[in-house]
Amino acid sequence: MSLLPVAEAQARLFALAEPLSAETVPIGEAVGRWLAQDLIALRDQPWADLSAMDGYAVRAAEYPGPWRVTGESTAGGATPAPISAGAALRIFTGAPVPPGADAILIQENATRDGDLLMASADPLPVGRHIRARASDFARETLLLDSGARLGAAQVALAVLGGHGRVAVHRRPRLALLSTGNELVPPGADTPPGMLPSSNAPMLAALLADLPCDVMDLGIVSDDLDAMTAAFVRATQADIIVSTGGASVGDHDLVRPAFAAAGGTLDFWKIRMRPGKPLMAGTLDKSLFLGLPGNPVSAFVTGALFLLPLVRHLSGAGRPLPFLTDAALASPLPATGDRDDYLRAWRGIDGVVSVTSQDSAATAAMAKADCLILRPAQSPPAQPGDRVTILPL
Ligand SMILES: Nc1nc2c(c(=O)[nH]1)N[C@H]1C(S)=C(S)[C@@H](COP(=O)(O)OP(=O)(O)OC[C@H]3O[C@@H](n4cnc5c(N)ncnc54)[C@H](O)[C@@H]3O)O[C@H]1N2
Ligand code: MOO
Repeated sequence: MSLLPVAEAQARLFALAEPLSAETVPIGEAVGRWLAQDLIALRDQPWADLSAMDGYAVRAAEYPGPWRVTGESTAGGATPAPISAGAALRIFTGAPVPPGADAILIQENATRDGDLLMASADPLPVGRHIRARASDFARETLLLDSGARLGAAQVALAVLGGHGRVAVHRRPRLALLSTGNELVPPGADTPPGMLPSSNAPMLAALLADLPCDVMDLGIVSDDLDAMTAAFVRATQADIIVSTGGASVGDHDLVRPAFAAAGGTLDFWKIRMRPGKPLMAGTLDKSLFLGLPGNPVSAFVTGALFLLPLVRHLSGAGRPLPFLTDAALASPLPATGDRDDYLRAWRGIDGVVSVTSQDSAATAAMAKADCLILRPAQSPPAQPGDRVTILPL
């Protein structure tokens, strides 16, 4: 099997399954999820011409007064009657502007003596401090596209648009399997030959910002029957993720165990460093991602494949990682026959690759806040050269 380019592998992964079904939930439960339908405004915002300030509603042409104050308009109060020539209305922020008035004189610029009102500063243009009806958005406007993510700003927009419930895609369920005879749970004793299993907690942490439910199915030994049984158990999830056992060694049993459980592999081996042994396929109704065991390889393939897959199943309009560019602060060597995903950090002078790019170098990885993407066969790069980065 030749090595698959990353973009092609991502496209094939997405092609393995449609986004999950939609459900209509209270807006609070939709936070961080992706809309399954376009969201249309059910109301005008603002609902009327409203005052943006505390002061007086007047006719600008009558500046600087005097006016006679004939009543008041408050937010949530009765709709005010039209004002006549020479009249002003006491008004508060968010209150409807009476018909006939076309500007708000803020109270700091007014002097008042009983019902008598005078302007004491600056001219008053028409429309001053008035938020016109529907100037934010009008009823029937498209507020958010299907596939948009509901962050804090989008929640505000949806609620003001009149929506208490919204249609979003179901939260994906994930099952994590950590394969390897050498693994013990986090915090357990590590006699010679054993090491703490960090991949599942690391992946759970990587997924923590996404709306999904993660089940850690624990450590599975390098035994065909045990691993096959673990895959069958994991089919309760929408996405099965294994780490380790993905390469070509005699104890790398993920592929045979996946096949024995009834799985169909779609691809294996990607043209990337780290992460080459990544594989993906389907098992019953579940999608399967087999990540390499090396912690750095699992981290990078998690960022490039697992997170995008969760976003894809969740209905994200743009499931792939956000890429940008930055200047290099230190030189980089030429790349080889795979695309490099270098762990790096952003300093004041530009981006710097961490000291070790080894697939097992977790201390160096923990200093990174971005990945530098360098295509296969790139020449050496110099300080000042611009490179593509993926912020972490
Ligand atoms: N002859 C070849 N050998 C290897 C190749 C190859 O092409 N030909 N590829 C190498 C590459 S690239 C990678 S990446 C690794 C991936 O190997 P596996 O996915 O089979 O992973 P393991 O062998 O099971 O483990 C690798 C390494 O990671 C440690 N590990 C595993 N799981 C965990 C965990 N949950 N937490 C922490 N550390 C973990 C494991 O102990 C090993 O040290 O294969 C190369 N070999
Ligand atoms: O591709 Mo492996 O992931 O280099 O270490």
